[in-house]
Amino acid sequence: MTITGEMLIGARSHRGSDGEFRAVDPATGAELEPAFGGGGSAEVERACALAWAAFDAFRETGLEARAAFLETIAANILDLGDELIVRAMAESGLPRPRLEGERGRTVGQLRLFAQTVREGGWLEARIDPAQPERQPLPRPDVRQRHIPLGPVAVFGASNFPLAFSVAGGDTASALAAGCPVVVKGHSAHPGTSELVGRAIRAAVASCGLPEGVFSLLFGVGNPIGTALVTDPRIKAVGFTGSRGGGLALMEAAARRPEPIPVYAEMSSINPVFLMPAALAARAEALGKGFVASLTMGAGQFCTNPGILLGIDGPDLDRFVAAAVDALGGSAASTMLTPAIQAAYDSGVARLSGSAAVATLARGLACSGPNQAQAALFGTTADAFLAGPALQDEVFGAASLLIRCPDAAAMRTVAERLEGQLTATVQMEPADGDAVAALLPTLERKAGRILANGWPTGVEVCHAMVHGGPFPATSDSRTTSVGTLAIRRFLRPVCYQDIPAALLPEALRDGNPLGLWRRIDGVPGQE
Ligand SMILES: NC(=O)C1=CN([C@@H]2O[C@H](COP(=O)(O)OP(=O)(O)OC[C@H]3O[C@@H](n4cnc5c(N)ncnc54)[C@H](O)[C@@H]3O)[C@@H](O)[C@H]2O)C=CC1
Ligand SMILES: O=C(O)CCC(=O)C(=O)O
Repeated sequence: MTITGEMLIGARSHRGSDGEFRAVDPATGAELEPAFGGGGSAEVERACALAWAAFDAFRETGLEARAAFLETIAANILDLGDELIVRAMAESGLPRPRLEGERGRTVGQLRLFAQTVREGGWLEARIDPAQPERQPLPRPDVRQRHIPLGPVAVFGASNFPLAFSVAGGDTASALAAGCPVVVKGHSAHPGTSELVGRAIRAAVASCGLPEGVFSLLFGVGNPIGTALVTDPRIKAVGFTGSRGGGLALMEAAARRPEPIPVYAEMSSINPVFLMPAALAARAEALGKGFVASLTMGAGQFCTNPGILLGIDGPDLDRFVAAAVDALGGSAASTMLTPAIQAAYDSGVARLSGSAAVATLARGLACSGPNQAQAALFGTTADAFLAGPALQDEVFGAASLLIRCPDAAAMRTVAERLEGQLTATVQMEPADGDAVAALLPTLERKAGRILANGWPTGVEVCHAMVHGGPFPATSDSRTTSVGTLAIRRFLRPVCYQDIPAALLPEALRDGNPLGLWRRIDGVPGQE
């Protein structure tokens, strides 16, 4: 398929005229063809008008039709074949196996949402039948289902050109909910975005859906994103990126005459607690495992283990020796964009320039453009508690080890941490009591708590939470990965004494959709 550099606005391909940009191959620094035309307010206006026009029809598509639409997108993405992988490699510097895995995750995610849509539990149908004889007052007939919020603006993430981008989790969950989607593609991978956008657009057409169900916009700079978030027809936002970007979009959304929810996944340093018995039993293996997780994908994961906590002593020294050894031999790797590489270097310089921080190890030297050397730093619990800036995210393969004098200090540091996507404990059975004492803090701080694993690599499933308190996300009540993500784009509507013929199918007597529903609070398939 030819990459044209055009935006996809409903069924039309359109070349933007608000500036021009090209993708850059970070591995060589070379610009890639073709040039992309940036859009502006006229394109936002057109995409949002189409999305709004599509909304009422799309939100009432049958469950089977909507599920088939998601499955068609998945099939169309696979049909793009190797061209998609080759372009994504060139635009991101990420290796083939990683991108092939990411494509599998993207397609699997769409199929999982298709199953979820078919099953219909997300409608959360409830019926409290009328009780005309009730004393002292009769009870009306009260029924509830969930409906989609409206068109959703999705910002593609730079670090997952497939799974968190044009057809990623935000798009899949919004479409599953019945929301048209307008994507603002990330300018780091516009060709990948266009290919995937065309796969979605073809699915819209072949499934007979209104053209406004999907549009893809590009832009130079921030104005297009702000215009999208402030368009009155957009009713929610999905975002993965920087803390500054997420905060700016939250502010823009809150300033609207009608404020809307922004689901932003922003910044997390994912603490790992090295418990004493675990260190005693397997310090060397933990050191190696940690470095593998830290350096995967040049550390460009929001789940990257950016902070380690351990109790000072010889077992922690063994861990450090193994980690220093593994990290010292790790090759420098290409980062996604020159700007992300520069941000990493300045984060590393900030830590290495801090009097309270020691540089424990650096990876092998860089040998090409936009590469980064992994880094491990060390500090003490007291210094960490005294310097709040030490917990600012350094996006990339850098981590800070905090030496704590005892378990109480470890808990104090944990209490001081900001909100996180994940918290990991490395433990043996003998650490049980200490971990039990830590758990209430971890539950308050993080969206996902893991034992004896590493936080990178999120499972896409029903029970997953990829979320957490601020600044990990802007709304800790939900998740951006897994089927619960659909809830972000739904709201309940109650139908009181509405005539049977006017009720939505989900709430009709006889349960024509065969849903699990709560009748008078009791779940069943009546
Ligand atoms: N925690 C995480 O998951 C991630 C964090 N990052 C962080 O973000 C930094 C920059 O990377 P990017 O991926 O480019 O993220 P970014 O936040 O700069 O950009 C993401 C998207 O939001 C838009 N955007 C950003 N600020 C905006 C504003 N003020 N108004 C309107 N639109 C805005 C951009 O145009 C882009 O489409 C990285 O160095 C890293 O620190 C990046 C990717 C993932
Ligand atoms: O670790 C993962 O699989 C997901 C990471 C993620 O959500 C991100 O880096 O934005």
